[in-house]
This record gives sequence, C-alpha cells and structure tokens, in this order.
Amino acid sequence: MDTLVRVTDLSRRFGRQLVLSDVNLCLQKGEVLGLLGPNGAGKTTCLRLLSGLLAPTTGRIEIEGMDLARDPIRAKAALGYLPERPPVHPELRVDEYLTYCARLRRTPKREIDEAVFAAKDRCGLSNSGGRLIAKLSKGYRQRLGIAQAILHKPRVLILDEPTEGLDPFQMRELRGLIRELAENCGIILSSHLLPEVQAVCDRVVILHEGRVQLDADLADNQPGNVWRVKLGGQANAERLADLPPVAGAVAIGAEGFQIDLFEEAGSADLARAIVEDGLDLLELVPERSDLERVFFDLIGVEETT
Ligand SMILES: Nc1ncnc2c1ncn2[C@@H]1O[C@H](COP(=O)(O)OP(=O)(O)OP(=O)(O)O)[C@@H](O)[C@H]1O
Repeated sequence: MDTLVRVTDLSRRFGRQLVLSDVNLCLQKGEVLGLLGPNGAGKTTCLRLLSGLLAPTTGRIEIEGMDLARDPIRAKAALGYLPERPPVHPELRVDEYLTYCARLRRTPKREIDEAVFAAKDRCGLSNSGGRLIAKLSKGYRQRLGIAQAILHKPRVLILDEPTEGLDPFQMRELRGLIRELAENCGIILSSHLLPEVQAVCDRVVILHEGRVQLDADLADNQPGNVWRVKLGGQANAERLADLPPVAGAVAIGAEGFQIDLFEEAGSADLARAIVEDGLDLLELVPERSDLERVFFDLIGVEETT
C-alpha cells in the first residue's frame, strides 16, 4: 500500500494548553480520511500542522516519506490545502485568482493556463473563469478554494470542513467531487458531522480534547443486521431468540433488547413476529455502530437503553 501521510506522536501546545496530544495516523493513496470531532477537538490545529502552517510541539509528520520539518519545501509541494475559510480574493476574477495561485506555487509560466483550465474543469468552474469572486455563491467559493488546492496536482489534499455552510444540494455535489479527486490522491478532511464523514470517507479518526478516540475503517463499522427494541409485556431474551427471524437476542436495561436477525430477515419481519407473539412493541431502531456509539457518547447524546 502507498502511504502518503504518516503522523507519529504529534502534539501541540498553545501556551499552557495542550491542544493535541499523541496523535498517530496514516493516510493511504486513494483514501478519504475523516477527522471527526466536536467543536474545539483540535481538528483545525491538526490540519494546520499537517499542512506545515504550524509547527508541532513534539512528533513527526512525513509526507510521502519526506519529513515535513526537515524537508518542508519538497514535502509541501506534495500538499494541497483548503483552510476553514477559503483564501479567495473577492476583488479578483476566478481566472485571475487561480493564475495568481499557480504563480505562488511556482508553476512554470507555459503550464499555468493548462493548470488553471484543468483545476476549473475538475471543480465544475469551467464556465466561471470571468466571474468576480465577490459575486460567487458560497458553494462556488468552496469549489474555487478546492481548485486552488489542486492546481499543482498534489498527492495529498487537506480540506478543513469543506462542506460547512453549504446547502444539501451543494453538499452532495461537493462530496461527489471529493470522491472523484481521491482517485488520484489521498484526502484528509475535517468535520463535526458524523453523517458527513459516513457519506464521503473510507476511514475515520475521532478526535476529542486533542486525543484520538477511535481510528476505524468505515466499511468494518457497519453494525450488520442488528436492531434495538423496547418491549412491553412479558419479554425476555430466550422468548425473543425463539422468534423465526431472530438469530440471537440480548437484554439491555429494563425493557430493551439487542436483536441479531438472520441475513434474509428485515425489521418488518421482526416487528410482525414480536406482535404475533403477543408482545407490545414500543420502539424498533437500527443498532448503532461502534463509531456512532463513540461519537454520540463524546458529544453527550445519551443512548436510549
Ligand atoms: N492560535 C491559537 N492560539 C491559542 N489557542 C488556540 C489557537 N488555535 C486553536 N486554539 C485552541 O485550540 C483548541 C482546538 O481548536 P481547533 O480550532 O483546532 O479545534 P476544532 O476541532 O477545529 O474546532 P472547530 O470545529 O470549532 O473549528 C481550542 O481550544 C482553541 O481555542
């Protein structure tokens, strides 16, 4: 596997406040990694460290094997970065701004037009070259922010809250773009929204108070055909386990049960079997994955058991 980013024992202090502590993570080629955490968890600080804007207090960041602290120019050449607020200049037109960014990236003069054309094409801005940035919608500004980040075809793309403030339609479009871009590089993005990360990422790292709480593959984090029910009447786990669609049942709390269904069965089969058995069905919800449980526990949403 192609490891694009390797972070080892990273920490950062601001004065006496330890904002990030012992962060370890890896990014592989083709992967979209979500850095998920509530406000103030340290996501932006982590991404600023990864992009080389901020120096770590301790720890090491390698970009394609290059040490970001020792070989910053070469390592940063492999990085594209979209900060929380896209660094666009409202008084410029899209083409002017991207040309300016390409110059900052030291793109050879004869390659600038082609780089600007390709970045606009990837980000759905092909018809917007002459538009004044001040007049672009939030979604288009975000696209422009991504376009400046990919102008030099970086192998690693760092996106800080890329869909923040977008409407649902713009969000869906941007997620599609992120997935497309990941075909040629690796992407780390931050978000405080679990569904956002579930929709676009392959892997998630949950940060809380500057520490990694979970590093998990999202494909491995599907709870499967497992359901939570709340029942009235004389319910017990043995009785539930005897129902035709049920492979196993465990009691959780006073009236709650976690129920594992056979592969071919669905929630409707379970509901029918419970009611036909004479039990009162008070609640039936899909079981949360480990990821959902860790995340909701951290942000303080209580589990109903
Ligand atoms: N330059 C700075 N100087 C001092 N403290 C800072 C600085 N930057 C961040 N912090 C502090 O570090 C902590 C983490 O902030 P950070 O912006 O990294 O979190 P975040 O997870 O990105 O939050 P949000 O989702 O609200 O953007 C906060 O307590 C913040 O006040």
